[in-house]
Amino acid sequence: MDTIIRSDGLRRAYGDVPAVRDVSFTVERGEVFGLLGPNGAGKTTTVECLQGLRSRDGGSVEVLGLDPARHPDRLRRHIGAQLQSAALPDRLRVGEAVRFFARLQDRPVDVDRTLEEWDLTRLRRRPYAVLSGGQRQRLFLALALLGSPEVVFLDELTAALDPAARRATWELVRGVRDRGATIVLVTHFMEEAEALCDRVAIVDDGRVVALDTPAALTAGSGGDVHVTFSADGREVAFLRALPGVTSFAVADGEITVAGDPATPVRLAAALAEHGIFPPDFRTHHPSLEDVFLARTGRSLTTEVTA
Ligand SMILES: Nc1ncnc2c1ncn2[C@@H]1O[C@H](COP(=O)(O)OP(=O)(O)OP(=O)(O)O)[C@@H](O)[C@H]1O
Repeated sequence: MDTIIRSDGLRRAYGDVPAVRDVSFTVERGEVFGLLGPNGAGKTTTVECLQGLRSRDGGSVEVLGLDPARHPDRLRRHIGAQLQSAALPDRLRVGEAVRFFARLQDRPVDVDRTLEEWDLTRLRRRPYAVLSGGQRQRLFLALALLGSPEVVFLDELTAALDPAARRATWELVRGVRDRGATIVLVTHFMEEAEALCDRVAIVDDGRVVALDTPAALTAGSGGDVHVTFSADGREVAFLRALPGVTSFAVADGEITVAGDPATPVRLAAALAEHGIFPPDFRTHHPSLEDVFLARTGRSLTTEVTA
């Protein structure tokens, strides 16, 4: 394992607001590592400390072997960060933006090739102000990756996008990972963390409350798998007795059965044996939202108020 980022007991307050109370994790080279949590949990402050954009009050941090607080300029040559949406002037054209940022890199950048790679060639004369949300994110990713950085920080990359543009941006992020970059992704969308991240730190109120692969987090949440389908409750009452089933409920002709991970398969087999084939048989597995709920008693969409 090649640990590329290490945060140990990171602390940072704004006046008497303790934004980051105790954040510890490591990121291995080549990983997509997620910081998932509700608004105000301290995610942005954490990645700003990692990038050397903010000082810290306590704890130790190392990125690519450097302390970001002591060597922010050296570090910046090796990391890429996505711009915030208000960071570019409205009239700046796409081609000009790429040329301008290319000049700031230590190594020469082939601007035409960059535009081509990110499907921006046909947009090169468009002013920033008229780009769609998805086109802006493409430009931001292109700019963040200009110097082929080893580590890329992406903070709420898809927050302003509709679901289709969000999914398209996920593909771009996978492309970035496939080029070998290590990615730290800040998000409050659990689907995004599940879709993209190799490991996720769930952050709440300035602390890491859980850290693992999305699969291990959801498997360990202790949450039941739920199965729903339409049927006559009396005809399928025999399902209550199946091993692993923890609850059975009927409401408006819809059956909901909860149980262990084997429940959907056991249920399907038992129904088929009785000649019952519900066309709307659906399963719902525990998600990172359920993990967050189990750890904090709150939903991911609740804002943390300090
Ligand atoms: N510059 C600042 N001055 C004062 N308080 C701040 C500042 N930046 C952040 N905070 C506060 O610190 C806490 C953590 O904010 P932070 O932006 O790090 O959280 P976050 O998890 O990234 O949330 P969001 O997704 O809303 O940005 C919040 O209570 C926020 O209001």
